[in-house]
Order: sequence, then structure tokens, then C-alpha cells
Amino acid sequence: MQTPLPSALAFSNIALFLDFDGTLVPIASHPDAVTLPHRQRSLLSKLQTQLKGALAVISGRRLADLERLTAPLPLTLVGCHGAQRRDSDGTRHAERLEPEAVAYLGAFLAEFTQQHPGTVFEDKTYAFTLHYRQAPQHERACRDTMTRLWHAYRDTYQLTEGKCLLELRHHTCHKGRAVQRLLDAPPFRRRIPLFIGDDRTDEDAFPVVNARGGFSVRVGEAAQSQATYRLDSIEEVLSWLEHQTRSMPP
Ligand SMILES: O=P(O)(O)OC[C@H]1O[C@H](O[C@H]2O[C@H](CO)[C@@H](O)[C@H](O)[C@H]2O)[C@H](O)[C@@H](O)[C@@H]1O
Repeated sequence: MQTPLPSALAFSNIALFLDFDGTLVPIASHPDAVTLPHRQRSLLSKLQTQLKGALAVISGRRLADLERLTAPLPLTLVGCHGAQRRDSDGTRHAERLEPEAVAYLGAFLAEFTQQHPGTVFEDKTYAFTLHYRQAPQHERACRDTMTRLWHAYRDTYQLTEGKCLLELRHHTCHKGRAVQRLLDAPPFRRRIPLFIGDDRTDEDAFPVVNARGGFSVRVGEAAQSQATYRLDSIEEVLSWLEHQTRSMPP
């Protein structure tokens, strides 16, 4: 059971990790329909300065998507649930992959969406995401297909569920590992981690944050969560963070 996040924290010592969709920006009908509103952009910019760079956006989206959405802010960005990273100085990191499986899964699922109108496929190289938000009549077919593919590739990929999506993600896609790595180096090292997220893959990060004596925060209702704290909505996330920026030196 999560308790409400206290409004007063020693925020200047925090390493802040923010999920993107459903935490910073509202869920939209299609992945490409999302933008970063002025309020969030200005907040991220202030936090980046006030936390001396100890801020990262950690998302299931591709790194290229995050770069486009947050440009020109020089943030640390983690894409594909941890498989890709851009540091605030522009340095890039990416996990290695077996190209054969990537090509096969990409081609197979692209064909699947042709046969199931309204479904959306994102080929993120490290993760293959099938959305049925706009075609709920195809949810069963999406589940069956992704389950079959997972049985064939379970040594390398795991099957997870998100908000109206099913995803085969490579074992290197793991937000907990991403947080661990960031905390081992400046500017995050020796700070207290605070992770805010709303989804299944954010759960991978919560035990890492808890083990480091940090603050794990789940956004919205969750039947089961390892988060210690709760914020009820995106509006609460933004207001809470804005309150912290007002309590720190500019
Ligand atoms: O880790 P996150 O930043 O929360 O990313 C999770 C997934 O977000 C996106 O899908 C979700 O948002 C879409 C746009 O609002 C929505 O249409 C979809 O139904 C949601 O599941 C993104 O498209 C995925 O690649 C991310 O894995």
C-alpha cells in the first residue's frame, strides 16, 4: 500500500528519475499524437538546473522519440526501458543485439498490423510493441500472436503488458538496471534516488530505488506495486515538482 508523497523533502540532494508517458504527459490515442507542453518543458528545464544535472527521463519510448519530444533541453534521456541512453553532454550508449531475431520479429509484426487494421506497431529495435488502443476488437489476436512469439523467443525477450499494449522486450530493457547504472556515476552518484512512474515497467526500478533508501512513487491506482509512495495523477506529479522548484535556489 502506497502512502502520499510528503510535500517537504531535502530535494536538492535528490537524483530525479521521471517516466514519460502517463507520468509527465497524458496518454493519447496514438504514440505520435504526444507532445511536450510548455508547462512540462519549463519544469524540466528548471529541475535540470536546480538539481545540477541529476535528472533523467527514463521511458519505454525509443531514444530518438525522446530526443525529438524534449529538444532542445540537454537532459539525460534513457530510451527503450534502459537499452539506449544519451547523457546530458550528448554521449550515447546502446546495448548490443542479435540482428536476426530483430529482423524477423519486425517483419512479422509489421505484416500483422496490415492484417489487423487499427492496431499500431512500434519497432523499437530492442522492443516490439503492439498497440490495440484504437482497435480493441483485435486485442485477443494481439495477445495470441505476442504469446506465440514469446514462446519462440523467450530466452532473449520477455512479454509485458502496458496501457493498451503488449510488448516483447529484450532482456537488456530494464529500468532498474538503468537507474543502477546512472546512480554509479556523476552527477547522480551520492544522491538519494526518487523515481516517479505509472506503469508495469516502472516497477523494475522501484526495488532498486527502495534498496538505496530512496523514494519510489507510483502514479495513479495500482493493484500491486513495489512503490512506497503515491501521487494520484499527472497534475499531482507536476504540482508536486513545481512546489519543489519553488523551495530551491534558482
Ligand atoms: O515508459 P513510458 O514513458 O511510460 O512509455 C511507455 C509506452 O508509452 C507509449 O505508449 C503509451 O502512450 C501512448 C501515447 O499516449 C498510448 O497511445 C499507448 O496506448 C500507451 O501504452 C509508447 O508508445 C510506448 O512505446 C512506450 O513503451
